[in-house]
Amino acid sequence: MSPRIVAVGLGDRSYEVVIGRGLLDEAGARIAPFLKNRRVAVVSDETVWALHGARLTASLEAAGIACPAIVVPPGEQTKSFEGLADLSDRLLALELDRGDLIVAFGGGVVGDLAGFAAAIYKRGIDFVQIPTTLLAQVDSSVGGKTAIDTPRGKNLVGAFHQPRLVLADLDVLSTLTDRDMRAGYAEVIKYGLLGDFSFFEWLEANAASVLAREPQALSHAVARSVEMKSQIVIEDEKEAGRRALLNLGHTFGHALEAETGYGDALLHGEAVAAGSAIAFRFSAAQGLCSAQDAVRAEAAIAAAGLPTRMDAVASTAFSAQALVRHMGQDKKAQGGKLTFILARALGDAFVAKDVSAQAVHDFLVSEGAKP
Ligand SMILES: NC(=O)c1ccc[n+]([C@@H]2O[C@H](COP(=O)([O-])OP(=O)(O)OC[C@H]3O[C@@H](n4cnc5c(N)ncnc54)[C@H](O)[C@@H]3O)[C@@H](O)[C@H]2O)c1
Ligand SMILES: O=C(O)C(=O)C[C@@H](O)[C@H](O)[C@H](O)COP(=O)(O)O
Ligand SMILES: [Zn+2]
Repeated sequence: MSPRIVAVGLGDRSYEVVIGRGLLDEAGARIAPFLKNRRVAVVSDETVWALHGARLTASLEAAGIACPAIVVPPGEQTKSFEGLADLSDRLLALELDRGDLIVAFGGGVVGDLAGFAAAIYKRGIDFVQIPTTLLAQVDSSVGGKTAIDTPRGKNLVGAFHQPRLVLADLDVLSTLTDRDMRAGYAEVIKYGLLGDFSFFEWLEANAASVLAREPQALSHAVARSVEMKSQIVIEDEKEAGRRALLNLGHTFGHALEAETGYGDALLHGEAVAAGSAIAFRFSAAQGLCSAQDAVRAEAAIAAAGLPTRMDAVASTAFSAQALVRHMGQDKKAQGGKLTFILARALGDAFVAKDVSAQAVHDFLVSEGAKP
């Protein structure tokens, strides 16, 4: 299977997303053209580094590239001010200059954190994404959103900083846990739900093959997701409008993540899964889409073993008031008005501004939250 290449055309910030097998072994040769110095700093997490670090190091060294590694603890808690301070200090200790480049080698946590560090290190140096989770391959490595979480909300401190290259090696997904595969799948199904009904139908029929990492199915799911994201990012890089569609399920999902404390209890993809189902049910409750479409969206998400309701992500009821308060901190909110991504149909989402906080609150109570 030869690699598939998706171009992200953004003028002088354009880059390619290369999707294929065995790409880790080609990383040195593929990254070399982007280097001013023959040196990169690789940022990874302990799990990824133990499993795949040796292969990446061998590939970089074979291309004559020095590659000191900075290995951080795995998990969402690392995407924090503390994690950023620690990483920045370790980058400075390596005395990297603006001719060097950072390689983010891991899932979305490493990509968001290392990407943000690259955006601010000496006011910005280049970085390359080598995403190692399904979620990172289909979503977080593409589009240039980088950030850390704060206790007040998800991704509230960050920057847009596009990578120079993305290398998505499908083979590295063989070591990913089934739970993390499912979490990544939530962002895959999001693309079908937000803008491609035929992709949604394909996923209904092929979810098991994708989750089982069957090469053809996986390759199609990753490539179609990246194509859709790339197209949206090209049209609206800084989320002035249409890019917000990629936030389907996130206004609800991020609030659930904030309330559960960004831990292992609720992964980002799981929150997006529940958030997407809630967004469809809310759309149906508002008379925007049919009840059948909401049921079908929920069934497709549940069929992948993902949560679709709040009571599936925490044993005690969430507070609707606390959730709505988090939504007020969402980056799409302006002038005290909430913005949601709602749906007219499967594959037809839209940006709904000015949604009534009271309507959201009452809907969440109808879904089992405490007032
Ligand atoms: N920037 C964006 O556009 C964007 C998009 C979507 C999500 N995100 C962010 O991404 C983060 C979630 O990313 P994630 O789901 O990749 O989580 P993650 O980075 O925490 O990775 C999940 C787990 O898988 C492990 N892992 C990674 N690759 C592995 C491999 N090949 N084999 C075995 N284990 C492996 C990690 O060590 C970790 O324990 C969230 O912080 C979310 O906000 C950002
Ligand atoms: O790239 C985007 O744009 C997205 O919204 C992708 C999301 O999957 C991702 O989780 C993103 O980080 C959420 O954006 P945020 O601006 O709400 O933090
Ligand atoms: Zn997301």
